Amino acid sequence: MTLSRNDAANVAKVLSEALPYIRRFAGKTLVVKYGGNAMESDELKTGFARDIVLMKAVGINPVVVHGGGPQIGDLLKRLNIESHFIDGMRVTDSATMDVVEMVLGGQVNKDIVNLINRHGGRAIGLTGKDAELIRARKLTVSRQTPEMTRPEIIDIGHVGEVASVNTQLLNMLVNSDFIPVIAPIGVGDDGASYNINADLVAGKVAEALKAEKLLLLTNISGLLDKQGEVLTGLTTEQVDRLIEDGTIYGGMLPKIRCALEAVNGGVTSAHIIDGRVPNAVLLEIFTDSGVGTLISNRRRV
Ligand SMILES: Nc1ncnc2c1ncn2[C@@H]1O[C@H](COP(=O)(O)OP(=O)(O)O)[C@@H](O)[C@H]1O
Ligand SMILES: CC(=O)N[C@@H](CCC(=O)OP(=O)(O)O)C(=O)O
Repeated sequence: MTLSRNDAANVAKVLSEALPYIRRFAGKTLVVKYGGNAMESDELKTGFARDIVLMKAVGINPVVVHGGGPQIGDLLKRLNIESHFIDGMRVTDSATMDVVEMVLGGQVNKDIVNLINRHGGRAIGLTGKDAELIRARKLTVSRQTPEMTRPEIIDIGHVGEVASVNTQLLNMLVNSDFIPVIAPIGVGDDGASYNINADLVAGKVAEALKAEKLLLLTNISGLLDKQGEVLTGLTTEQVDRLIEDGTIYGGMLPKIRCALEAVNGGVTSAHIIDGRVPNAVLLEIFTDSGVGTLISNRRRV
């Protein structure tokens, strides 16, 4: 690389402005959830990979958890398998589970690992089955309408929730300068595979590692109110009200729930940010205001 005097001056300026943030986060763990909707273009994926590599290079420890909902949807469509969602969770029968495992553990995981490595990082791809990284149990979903005397239990198939996270493995990798890239597949006591919403995995991994930040990259500018304005700094009670009145629905439900749980479980802050913005991760870390919706355990939540 040849650097002109101008380039060198710009690099020096940017680095000196970034220094206070680098010092603040050096040695800390940041869990970044990369949603399938934020992987739309090669440009976005490349920007993401560069951000992750840069973070590691300046001494911050990223742990990536990825989704891949749209990519699973594409293959299911090609195979003529229908799928639908309840409260943001894909109803997962055995055939769907096979596809989920192939797409997340194969295609999407290796794509991200490869990109990070091509940009100079040392990424290692894992599913929850590797060294039993994510132990899972079946997720039960219940629903109650005012007419019902008791809640009805809905069976959504091979969908799991996180029972435990193997932090020993993650700490070993992080301390050896690897960047773990985790596909949200869990393993049950009997060795069965579970499809887990990637937001839930990211939240639990962040909690287990006592991460400084949980960044949830999605395809929207943050949590929006009914008028489309970005909401930030919400209390648990305010979030409950927004769920009740239907402002928060679908894929935003697991996202906001896991963000709240993570901060209540010891993560300093969780951020729902727009993964369609190039270099969203660096923008979030290296600015005071940040981008998107902030949920913090300081005072309000
Ligand atoms: N109040 C809300 N604010 C913003 N997005 C919301 C809200 N309620 C529901 N959503 C939906 O949640 C989606 C984000 O969830 P999801 O599609 O699962 O993202 P990802 O694939 O990144 O996890 C948004 O694109 C939007 O359609
Ligand atoms: C149970 C459940 O819904 N699992 C998700 C796992 C992938 C995911 O969460 O991907 P995104 O983050 O891109 O939405 C699914 O099958 O789509």
